[in-house]
Amino acid sequence: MAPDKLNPPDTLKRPEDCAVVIFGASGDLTGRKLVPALYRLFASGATPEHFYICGAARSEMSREQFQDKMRQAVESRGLDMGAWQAFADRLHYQAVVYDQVESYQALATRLDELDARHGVGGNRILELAIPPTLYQTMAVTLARAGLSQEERGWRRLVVEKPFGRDLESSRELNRAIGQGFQEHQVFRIDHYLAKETVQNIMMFRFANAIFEPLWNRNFIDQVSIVTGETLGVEHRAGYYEQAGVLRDMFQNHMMQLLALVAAEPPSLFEADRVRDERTKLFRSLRPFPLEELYDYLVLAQYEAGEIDGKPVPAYRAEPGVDPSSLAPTFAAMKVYVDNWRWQGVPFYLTSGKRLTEKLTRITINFREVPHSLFRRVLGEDIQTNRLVLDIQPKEEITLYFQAKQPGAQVGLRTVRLHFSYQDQAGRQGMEAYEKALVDAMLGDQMLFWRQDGVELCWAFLDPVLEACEQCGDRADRLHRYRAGSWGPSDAAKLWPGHPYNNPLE
Ligand SMILES: NC(=O)C1=CN([C@@H]2O[C@H](COP(=O)(O)OP(=O)(O)OC[C@H]3O[C@@H](n4cnc5c(N)ncnc54)[C@H](OP(=O)(O)O)[C@@H]3O)[C@@H](O)[C@H]2O)C=CC1
Ligand SMILES: O=C1O[C@H](COP(=O)(O)O)[C@@H](O)[C@H](O)[C@H]1O
Repeated sequence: MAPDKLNPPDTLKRPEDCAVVIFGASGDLTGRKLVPALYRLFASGATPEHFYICGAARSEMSREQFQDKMRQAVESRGLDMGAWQAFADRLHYQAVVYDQVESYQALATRLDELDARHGVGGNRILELAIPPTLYQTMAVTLARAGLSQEERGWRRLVVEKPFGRDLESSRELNRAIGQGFQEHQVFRIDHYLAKETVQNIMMFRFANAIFEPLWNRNFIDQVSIVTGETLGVEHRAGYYEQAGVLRDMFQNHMMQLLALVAAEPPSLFEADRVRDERTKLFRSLRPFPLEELYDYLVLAQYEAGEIDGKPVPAYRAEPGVDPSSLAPTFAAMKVYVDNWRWQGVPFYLTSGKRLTEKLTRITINFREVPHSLFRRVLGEDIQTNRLVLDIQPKEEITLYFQAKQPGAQVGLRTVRLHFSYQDQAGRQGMEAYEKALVDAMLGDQMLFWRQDGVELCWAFLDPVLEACEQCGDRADRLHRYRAGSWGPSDAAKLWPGHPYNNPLE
């Protein structure tokens, strides 16, 4: 399919002048994601006209050391360094003690000076790139130091996941944030929502008249959402051991993907209307049938294997992991949405580390034809229609349908209609963190979590987590899979017909 026309032209509103203050600026997220994203935005002219970044962390570092560390981080991403010097002129650093009000007051004074130097009028993004255990302390201390007050410009708090580790702790975190910040100031990042092809799910569903009439239980048999990674736990064992795949991927990204596929159309493409619909969807999730938990849930952990022809260790042998760990690195879950549109349609959500391939794919499996007039002639079942939304790394949409096999003999074959983002002329995609940061600067909360959604998803998952983590036969319930495979074979046996042991089939 070739694009007919770009409609309308690709324009981006430029955000108001502001400072971006990154707490935890000595850490991994800052170097790997945040600063490279800000650099790309800057190089493409998408940052505000007047803007600067102030890194803050406990580590003592000079401004030059910070600039140098960030230059290496950006360079290692293979980005064109042509705009580096101008960007580096906007990079500053201040050491802080996270739980000391005086330290934040000193930071506030420094920010006032930097505002004056860079011609920024007081608007600030405050990004928490620190370990989640520090979020509460940090939010409260920021408020006590007056850094949340919007007297001179807006103040926006950007919070990374995880938003708590269960319903109660997410509420506690929200109460701490609420001491200084109101909901319109809080931007809870879900970087999956900011992926271009994830945003496209709404465009695809609601900007075309031909798909939405089919988008319901009358035509759809089942939906599969798969997020596979080849990466293992990397350097994050401390966090992952506590989280496991359900907290790491399901409570956030998988739930948002489900919501985008299944939510009702909002009346307007506006942050709160869209978030209202996602929230309504979370409210319609059927509570997990705990008495038959393992008919609906498969948990597994990777064993040693091979990725891209190279041997990789078992999860339990990764640095920092307990050798008898029961943390799941793979989960497959059957979920139902109890509403008029989706009654009886299973949604299979699957995510795992160390799988064969990195991919995020949504497959809409349509129902069989009501009556096959070809069955007698062909003596075979007719393949059902499938719509595949490839989110990453391929960014594609493919519709599979049946057509006549060429030749004299009567026969059918599956053919496809295919669209690829790569083929779009003039395509200028934004990476997820670029989009999230620019939206935070623009004050657009559409692609961020609202607290009601966070709580509903925890309310859905908490009983599941509790049942899995408390049960006596927890060790027996944890399946194994070879690193580099598509997951445990037991999962495939449980739901025959569902291709999550090889989502490419
Ligand atoms: N890294 C990633 O890919 C992703 C991270 N996130 C989230 O982003 C946040 C930051 O992640 P990441 O950068 O990996 O975190 P890091 O572990 O790299 O920590 C960031 C900084 O926080 C400070 N810090 C670390 N431990 C402590 C401690 N115990 N007490 C006080 N300060 C500490 C350190 O700075 P200093 O010692 O100088 O103060 C460190 O440089 C986390 O909430 C994470 O869940 C979300 C998605 C992806
Ligand atoms: O949030 C997370 O996402 C990454 C996967 O993100 P992707 O953009 O590379 O698909 C995952 O590796 C990590 O464990 C999780 O915390």
